[in-house]
Amino acid sequence: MKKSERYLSIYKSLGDEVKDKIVIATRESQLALWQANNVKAQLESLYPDMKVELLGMTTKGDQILDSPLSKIGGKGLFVKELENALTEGRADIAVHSMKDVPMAFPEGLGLAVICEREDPSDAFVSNKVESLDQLPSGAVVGTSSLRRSCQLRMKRPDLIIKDLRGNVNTRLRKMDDGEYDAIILATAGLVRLEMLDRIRQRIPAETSLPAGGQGAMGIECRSDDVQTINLLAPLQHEETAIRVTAERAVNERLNGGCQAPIACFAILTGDSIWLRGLVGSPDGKTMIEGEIRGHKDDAKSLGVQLADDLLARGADIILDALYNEENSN
Ligand SMILES: NCc1[nH]cc(CCC(=O)O)c1CC(=O)O
Repeated sequence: MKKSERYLSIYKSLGDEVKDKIVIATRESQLALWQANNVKAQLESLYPDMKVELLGMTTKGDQILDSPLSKIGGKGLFVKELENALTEGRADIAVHSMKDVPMAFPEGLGLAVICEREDPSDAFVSNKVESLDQLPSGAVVGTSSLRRSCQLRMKRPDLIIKDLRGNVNTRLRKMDDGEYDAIILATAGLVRLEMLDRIRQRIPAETSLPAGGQGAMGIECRSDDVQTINLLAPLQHEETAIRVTAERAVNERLNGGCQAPIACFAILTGDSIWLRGLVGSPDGKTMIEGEIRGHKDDAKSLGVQLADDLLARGADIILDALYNEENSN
């Protein structure tokens, strides 16, 4: 029996008890809506009798556009409203970009599944040149991610990095208006929004190591909602889940919930994980890099070990300085 059929039969065996509707809480950016609609379509094809509805909401992170994210409370700002909708029963599931999901979940909520990953790389986007290497000295590059800017500064100290906020369309418009010579975005977002023509270069991991979870979607629901958890199970992509588990363990150990200059990226070959990570100082002058290999069953502990190795080699000093600065703001 196919995996999807097995779950369908579990679902049907619940008889009259089955729910006939799933409500998805989602942000209303184009990318969030694409992701929610993608999950909606997958659920509808698995369960043709099920109604799947979207509940659109605006989060604090969408409203406050004029300050760097790291100064106003970090990524959690994008998920809190969605989580409240779950807790209060106004919605059954929330679809997230895994890189925006904080490590700890509110009581009563948890991650049900991690879906198949899109290209996890960072994309180089420009109307002027074809690649990062072609940017002239003094060119202005837009990103508000400390992870992207510290790696960029390390390789190209001659570039000027300028903050850039807003959803994908806003960021592209600002570049088109001439405020930036180039910007860095997640490849996955551009692929999903069918803006492949915007991608000049998929930046290799050696040049810009991705953020933990980048390119993967995760689905959150109430931990006691067994029925929804069963319904979601076929959407789990095991390889992606293992990779993202290793990556998130690094972030968790480094306390990387805030917008820290932390990158971590796992590749799975057969049963073996190759996990790379780095912590950079925001000025791009120091970078602590590391890697570890091991068995996929040890995804989480490999992540913790790599994080401990980075901390022991100086990441602790970089992160302490950053966290202290944040607390004093
Ligand atoms: N920080 C916002 C965000 N969260 C997820 C994505 C892209 C999609 C993904 O990583 O799955 C983006 C946009 C970007 O970084 O360019």
